Amino acid sequence: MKIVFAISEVEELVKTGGLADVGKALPLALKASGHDVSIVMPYYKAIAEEYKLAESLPQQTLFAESQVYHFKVRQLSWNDITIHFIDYPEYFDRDGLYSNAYEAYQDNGERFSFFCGAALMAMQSLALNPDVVHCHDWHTAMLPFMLRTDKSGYFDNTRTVFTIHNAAFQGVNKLDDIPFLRHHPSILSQVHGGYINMLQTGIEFADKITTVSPNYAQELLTNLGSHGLHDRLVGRQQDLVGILNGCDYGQWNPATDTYLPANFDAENLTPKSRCKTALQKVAGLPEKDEVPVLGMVCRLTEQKGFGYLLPILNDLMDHNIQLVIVGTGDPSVCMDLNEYAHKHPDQFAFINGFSTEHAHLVESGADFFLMPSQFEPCGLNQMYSLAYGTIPIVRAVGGLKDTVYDPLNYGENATGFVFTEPTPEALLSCIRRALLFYYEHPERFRAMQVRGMQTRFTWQTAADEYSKLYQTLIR
Ligand SMILES: Nc1ncnc2c1ncn2[C@@H]1O[C@H](COP(=O)(O)OP(=O)(O)O[C@H]2O[C@H](CO)[C@@H](O)[C@H](O)[C@H]2O)[C@@H](O)[C@H]1O
Repeated sequence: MKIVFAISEVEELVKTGGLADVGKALPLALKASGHDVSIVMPYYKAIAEEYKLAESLPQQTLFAESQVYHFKVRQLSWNDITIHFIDYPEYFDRDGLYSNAYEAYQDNGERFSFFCGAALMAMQSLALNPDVVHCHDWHTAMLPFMLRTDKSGYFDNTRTVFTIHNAAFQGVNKLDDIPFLRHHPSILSQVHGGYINMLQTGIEFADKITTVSPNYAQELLTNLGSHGLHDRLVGRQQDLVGILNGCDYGQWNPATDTYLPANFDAENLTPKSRCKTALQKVAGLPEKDEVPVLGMVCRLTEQKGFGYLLPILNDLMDHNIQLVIVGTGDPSVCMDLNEYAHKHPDQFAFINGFSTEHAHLVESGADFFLMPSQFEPCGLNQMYSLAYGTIPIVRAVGGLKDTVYDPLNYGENATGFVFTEPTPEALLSCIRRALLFYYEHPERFRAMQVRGMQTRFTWQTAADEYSKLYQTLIR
């Protein structure tokens, strides 16, 4: 099948979070399954600076109201996949993808509506003739609507799949702020009180809706877990499916990882302690092998559980542990973490930055990985942790529940520690349970590490499920 991905992030090119991991791994896995896969994405500044790409089409022009948008399409051959870039500097030649250092760009609704329209025009001009256009998150959520209402006939045999990676980001914008959409003959049906909710529009118009774990798909059908989209999603329940993300074991393999000072595998975990020393050194913590290290790598947002992690940091420091957090995001969380780091310099380090190298060091060097998320559509770092023999401590939500197994329910098949209530007390008691296990049952702890390292959540399995889903649409 001819599959075109419309997506905003692809690892190796641009990344702000887990969307990029999927933007790389899933197209490659689908390609490996024999599909003809290409990608359409914005030509962001970081990409333009890295690659000087030739234009693959004459200048393209879109009209909306009295506005004329002249844009270019550029092409990169990447890992045997062609990426088509929409080059419109006024919208994409900016330092951030969605925001400057402090706040979201005011014209994000316009930027990504234009992107969807331009992506469709490029597909047509390039004669890509897709069987399926696979869209991801709110940035590309207007595309199924534009495709369905397109009058050219070009897309009559094209179907759309819309994957929700994070339903908390919905792209809610005033129609008045989106000149690109104001003219659209069918747009009024999507306007409520003057606003458009792009994620809702994607849910309404895509032929199939997927999300990134079976459990999050269930949560999306509940009032509590749907981020207010409950009614819409229940209405499309028949077309909603949860497909678990995978782990890219080529990139996240402790036996070959070039970021590590020493490589290790499930047969020989001894070199992991050199990774621990390297992590402690980089974090500026005392290099003590006997002290358990907890690590965390994430966007600093409410989603990741800081609401109940911050209140227990002082209590945690009463234990003989070290904690390393790597992240960027909410300035107030940054301030709090900096404060704790100054207060507990021998136990707590906060590395405020986006660094793949540090992420790999934490995954390899820590004994435990913390992911106490408030909600978590799938989560990738818990899978990376499992692959590195770093025991995940997670909350039983979304994909975390699908991928980490606690001794209380799984006995000797357990791979991590899981708590349920979104409270400081529940998190603290789960961490204490994990620490007790580490100190009192070193052999069982080692067996748990090995079990995690042998667990497999592959992208090929995910790609097979997506293939089956695409098939149902083509038939
Ligand atoms: N400071 C930093 N330095 C280096 N690397 C950093 C970093 N902060 C984050 N990362 C990296 O970004 C990725 C984060 O992925 P996650 O899936 O955990 O979360 P995210 O919430 O961004 O993704 C959303 O989309 C994904 C993909 O579907 C879902 O798994 C998830 O639940 C959903 O919230 C990981 O590769 C991580 O290592």
